[in-house]
Amino acid sequence: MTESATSRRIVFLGAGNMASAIFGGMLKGGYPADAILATSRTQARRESIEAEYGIRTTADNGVAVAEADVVVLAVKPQMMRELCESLREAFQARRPLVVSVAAGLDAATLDDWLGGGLAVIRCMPNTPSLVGEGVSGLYANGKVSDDQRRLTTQLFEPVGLVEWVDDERLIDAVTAISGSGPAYFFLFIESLEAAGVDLGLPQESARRLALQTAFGAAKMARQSEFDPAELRRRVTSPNGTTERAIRTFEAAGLAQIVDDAAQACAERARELSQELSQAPSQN
Ligand SMILES: NC(=O)C1=CN([C@@H]2O[C@H](COP(=O)(O)OP(=O)(O)OC[C@H]3O[C@@H](n4cnc5c(N)ncnc54)[C@H](OP(=O)(O)O)[C@@H]3O)[C@@H](O)[C@H]2O)C=CC1
Ligand SMILES: O=C(O)[C@@H]1CCC=N1
Repeated sequence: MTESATSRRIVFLGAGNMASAIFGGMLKGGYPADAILATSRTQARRESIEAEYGIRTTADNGVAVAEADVVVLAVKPQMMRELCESLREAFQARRPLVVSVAAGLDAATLDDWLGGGLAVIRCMPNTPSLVGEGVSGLYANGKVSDDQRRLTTQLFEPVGLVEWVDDERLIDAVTAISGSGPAYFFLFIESLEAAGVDLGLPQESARRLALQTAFGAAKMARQSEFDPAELRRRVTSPNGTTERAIRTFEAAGLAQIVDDAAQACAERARELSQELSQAPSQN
């Protein structure tokens, strides 16, 4: 990371699963702990964050915004309106770069809740950011400068792949593939482990086999000059064992199931956007 990126003070409003995966990954990538501040309403959570990550924490969102160059909005989408509207003055006084990781909340709605006229980036990250293997899909509104885009790329690159989209609607597609995607792969690993147990393997052994196979296949697919379909064919001997398994997946309509799941996920993101932008203000 360049010196200009590491000198920026970055504040996370909300320090839950996603925020801690991002700042945990940033710290592993060399971002200085004293330049990161995270907020949480719960004292026990603040203490555990400080102990585990060595960053500063506070319960006071307004004080946090007042020192921020970049504010990452990382509370649940349903809590975002109340949070943003309560911090309008602080945002308008400081005018930091806003990066929202909330699913389904569009940049214009967030900007409106924050008082308007702000540089807002929507980011759809995923939790493997914690181990530096995340994906962050990013969209910038018209107020974001080229420098702010570069800075955001520099902030998120240490936690994984950074992919900018020019059409904000594509953030819902990013959500369906990589934002929620880790859960799909965890589900597959869980199912493979259970199948191993059914076939007589001890549970711990079945888990090790399933995990290492998922990791090995992903690593190989990423490094290989061949596409995943070719790598699959190279495992699948004619009239061999894999062919029977693949036929079973195909007969059950796996590709259609995956497509249906991704469509349902994107649809839920669009629904959230409608629900949350039309809900009456609580202030
Ligand atoms: N989990 C994931 O894989 C992904 C999540 N996201 C997005 O990330 C966002 C956060 O999700 P996730 O991390 O899973 O949720 P969590 O519930 O784990 O984290 C949200 C945190 O926000 C804190 N919080 C709530 N209200 C406030 C407040 N007023 N001030 C300060 N902190 C507050 C809560 O802590 P406390 O109660 O202590 O204040 C809580 O720990 C969501 O918008 C989600 O759409 C995006 C991509 C992937
Ligand atoms: O399930 C959710 O709503 C969040 C957004 C993407 C991943 N987790």
